[in-house]
Amino acid sequence: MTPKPPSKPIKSEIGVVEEAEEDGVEECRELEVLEATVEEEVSESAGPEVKIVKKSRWEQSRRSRKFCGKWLNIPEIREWVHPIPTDPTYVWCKMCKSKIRAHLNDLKTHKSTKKHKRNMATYEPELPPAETMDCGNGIFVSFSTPKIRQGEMEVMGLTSDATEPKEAEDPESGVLGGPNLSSMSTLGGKEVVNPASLGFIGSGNMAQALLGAFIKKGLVDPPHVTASAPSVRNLTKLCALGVCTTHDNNMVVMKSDVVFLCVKPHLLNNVIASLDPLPPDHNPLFVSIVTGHDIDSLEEMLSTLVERPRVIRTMPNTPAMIGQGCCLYTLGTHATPSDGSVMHSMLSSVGVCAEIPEQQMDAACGLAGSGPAYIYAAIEAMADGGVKMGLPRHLAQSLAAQMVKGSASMVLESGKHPGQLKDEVCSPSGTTISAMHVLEKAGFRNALISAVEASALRSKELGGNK
Ligand SMILES: NC(=O)C1=CN([C@@H]2O[C@H](COP(=O)(O)OP(=O)(O)OC[C@H]3O[C@@H](n4cnc5c(N)ncnc54)[C@H](O)[C@@H]3O)[C@@H](O)[C@H]2O)C=CC1
Ligand SMILES: O=C(O)[C@@H]1CCC=N1
Repeated sequence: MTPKPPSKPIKSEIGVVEEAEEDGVEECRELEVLEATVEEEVSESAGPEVKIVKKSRWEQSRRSRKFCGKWLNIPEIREWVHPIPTDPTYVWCKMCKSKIRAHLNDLKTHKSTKKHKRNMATYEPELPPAETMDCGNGIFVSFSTPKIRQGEMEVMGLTSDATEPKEAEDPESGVLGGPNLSSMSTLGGKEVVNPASLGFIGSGNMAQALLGAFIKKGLVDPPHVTASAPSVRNLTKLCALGVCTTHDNNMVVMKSDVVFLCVKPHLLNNVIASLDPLPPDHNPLFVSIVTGHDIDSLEEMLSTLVERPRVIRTMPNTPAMIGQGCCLYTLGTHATPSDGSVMHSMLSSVGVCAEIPEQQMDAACGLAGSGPAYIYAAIEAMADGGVKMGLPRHLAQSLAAQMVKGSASMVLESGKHPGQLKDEVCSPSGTTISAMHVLEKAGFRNALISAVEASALRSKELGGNK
């Protein structure tokens, strides 16, 4: 149905519906369709009674609105909005430290308030002070000195979203004030509100990549994250980000609304078996990044802790750390649609993400999960080729990496088939076709197909689903 601008008296009751200027923003389209429907029905009916019915339908619809992950694709919104995993009917404004109803119109109204504009203009990420403190019970709360922390964060490519004290309610924007969103904590000597608490069991490469990206994107404040590992090797890196670290996996589960399982596949059974059953009022969402283990086995293992465990199985990759990841996920039997939308918005904040059927998870591992390693090896080898033919090492490596990045962008942005793009590089009797012949003779394409296949088969094997 073609959207129409509101023109009847009902307009003032339902507010202004904005154009669907951003592609793929379902919320906008839903608003427009609903708007058009309301208008049509009102024009067919005359009396005030009908109007009240329409208004009540509208109100119901408004009440049922939830945060939509696609909003994070809207440049003017994603800079300051982050989702509240525990309550998708609201979002959090990082700039104003305020909770806002998860309605696209409210977000747009909020964005144009003076207060928000002022906060946007003056917003500066800030680092927490102090030093690492052993709190006993195996818990370390990390407050590195700003200097060390800054250095560590640069190494990890991160910045902090540490925040200022909350301001009072903003009457202009319909923003709800008050610290009742979730929990309060102190960061840099100031009170901050966090929307959710995250836990990581296992603190290695992939946990650091995901957590680093979540912090960088402002999806979570470091003091509301608890991460565990048996040794301090990785924990010290997370400590430097302001995350609480511990050797006690039960502590992670008890402190978190969302628990990421990030251990190697062969350790998962024992790790879950050693967790304590949860109290009746605690039912966190478990997100497994562990290769191979399927939803059935995850649910079976976790049902020793909680009845009907809420589980999501994911396959991320390490470029997530710089917001360039590919993350696939599949929902477990007891995961709710709201768990799915929270997961989608979290993962889409670290790159592209998609929900896939579970049967495709091993293939996703073979291609997207393991794939970065194939490409790093290719970059290294091509740089070696450049060095062999006379280029300095640093230049050869930069050229190889940029060439891969540029070629990938051509595939994604030109809409052309990669075979056509390849043909456009190969001049008759030229240099490239000579090189392509060498690659064909060496079985280049066959090797890549077999690599994806081998990884996918190994993923099946690791999960015991031969
Ligand atoms: N590295 C990658 O690119 C990807 C990894 N994955 C999966 O993510 C999981 C983790 O992989 P990585 O981070 O690469 O491994 P990693 O070896 O870097 O990290 C594993 C972490 O688990 C910790 N750990 C070991 N035993 C533990 C225990 N009993 N309790 C708590 N923590 C324990 C280790 O100390 C370490 O911090 C694996 O299942 C892997 O298959 C999935 C996609 C991509
Ligand atoms: O090598 C592995 O087992 C993991 C899974 C995907 C990437 N790394």
